[in-house]
Amino acid sequence: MTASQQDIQAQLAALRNSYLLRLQQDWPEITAQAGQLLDESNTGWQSIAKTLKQRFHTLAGSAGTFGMPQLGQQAKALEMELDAWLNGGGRPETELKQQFLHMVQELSHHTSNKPEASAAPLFQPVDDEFTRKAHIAIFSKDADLGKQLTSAMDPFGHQVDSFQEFDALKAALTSDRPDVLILDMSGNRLPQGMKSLLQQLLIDEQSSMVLFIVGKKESFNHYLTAVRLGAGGYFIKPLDAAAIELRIQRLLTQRQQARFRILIVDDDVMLAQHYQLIIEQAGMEAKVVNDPTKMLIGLQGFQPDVILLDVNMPDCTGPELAQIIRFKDEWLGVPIVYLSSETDSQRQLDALVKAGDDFISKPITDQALAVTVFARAQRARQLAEMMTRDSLTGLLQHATVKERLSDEIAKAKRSKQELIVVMLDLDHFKRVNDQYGHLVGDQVISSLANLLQQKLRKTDVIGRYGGEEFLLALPDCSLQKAKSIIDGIRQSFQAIPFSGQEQSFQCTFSAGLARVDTSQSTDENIDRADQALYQAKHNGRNRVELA
Ligand SMILES: Nc1nc2c(ncn2[C@@H]2O[C@H](COP(=O)(O)OP(=O)(O)OP(=O)(O)O)[C@@H](O)[C@H]2O)c(=O)[nH]1
Repeated sequence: MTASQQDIQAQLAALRNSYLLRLQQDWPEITAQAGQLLDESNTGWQSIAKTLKQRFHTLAGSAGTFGMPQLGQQAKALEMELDAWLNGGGRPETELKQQFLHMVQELSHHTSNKPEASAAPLFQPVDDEFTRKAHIAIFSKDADLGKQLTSAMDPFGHQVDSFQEFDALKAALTSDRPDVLILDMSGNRLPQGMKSLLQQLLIDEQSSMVLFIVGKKESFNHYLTAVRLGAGGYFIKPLDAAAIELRIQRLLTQRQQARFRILIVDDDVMLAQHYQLIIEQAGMEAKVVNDPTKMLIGLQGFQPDVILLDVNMPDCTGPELAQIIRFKDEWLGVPIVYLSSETDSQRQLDALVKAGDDFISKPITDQALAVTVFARAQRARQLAEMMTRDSLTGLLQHATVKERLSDEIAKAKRSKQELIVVMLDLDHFKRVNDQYGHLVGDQVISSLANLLQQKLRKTDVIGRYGGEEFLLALPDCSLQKAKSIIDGIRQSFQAIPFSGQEQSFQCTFSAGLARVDTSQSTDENIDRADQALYQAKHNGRNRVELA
């Protein structure tokens, strides 16, 4: 358990203590109200019944979360009984007394504090030092395969260690875990001990190593064998280096993603704090809004991936809040999950029809809460990414990259920092398509996209502007510095070997750079970079020109 995990455990225990304390303080009042309710001479019993029903409702939704599921169930039964009573179904006094006694007994069991079991993080926290360069290990009896992979991955800056002997691989993996292990199973039996080594490596929580299998052919049985070994990718010979690189880039991008952000809207301060701790413990970021009328402010600054909404709150209900959220186009894609002790299925369905995507019934176990929220957030991120990203390269699409450039121009205007816009176009690309086919052409495009992502900063904007044309925005960068960066990428790119039908070939690009003039429009700035690109083509291609 890490220091921060221990800290969360301590906070959870403290919170549970406070909850118990509050319950013990409230207990005499609840008991007194129950006494008044059972007193037949009391004519104002209806309003007391309503108050108590609300109290039991809250207790039903929270006691389970704080480790007292029995108490929660008893409160739920009492809530339902009071509900029936209020709706004219007689006065089951003796039964109520009996149930109340059970509840008191149950509460006295919980005066000692048992720590909750800890949930392992579902999401590895972002490593600030993380780069887009991967460490790859390949195990193959075929030494040439290792060599091919090394030369294909070198331009991307990936380090490849090649192994032909199992013992050497085992020793290396024990001391230094790679990001990706490529296992060549084409025509080879797995060496003795490999299966258990893989199990050990892939189960390790601290390790994020991914296994790729190189198989003989593509078939369901081959895929199944790979999956059962724990593989995250399957390739056949001859290795398509561009496809492997793309897969590695996706993995690295996934790891570099910011943590999922969850907004919790619940008027119960302690319960909301408990959910927050559980979500943070699972490696996500959580923000609590206790006052539903302040939810819009919470949304603006936080940009959540998922909103967890309590259903019953004073001033405004969960479904009403959900409908307000849906007024704004920018929040249309954010999943809304209701969190409520509501067990009336018709009311749950009504809430979903109004707005919202799912219902979680309180009490929910900590692990189920973390996993449900995580799965929702993951899916929402994937969909949001797909909507703005080009499917071949994973880069921003034409309209989005232009929008992002406009944002950067506005930022540069405020900060008075230099901003460079780059237009980049593959040379003689029509010939590549004509000679090697469209699929190979696609591999060239995605390799260039990967290289750009890998060599540029996280703050740089990279988009696929047209078929074989890319638009970049490099903030806080001088024109000369930008020229040397793009020229470095140009040199790396021309060194990448692509496999054509029989021979391998190389490809180049030309680029035009312009320093952004913040008094000009986005289109005018792009035009100047485009004119420089035209100049680069005119001057012989495979070069970088400045506007
Ligand atoms: N494979 C593939 N080809 C594409 C894609 N988008 C555009 N192209 C091709 O890219 C080629 C671009 O050709 P041109 O604009 O004539 O330019 P070029 O041959 O690259 O020559 P220069 O730019 O003058 O160096 C066309 O043949 C398009 O079909 C794509 O997504 N995949």
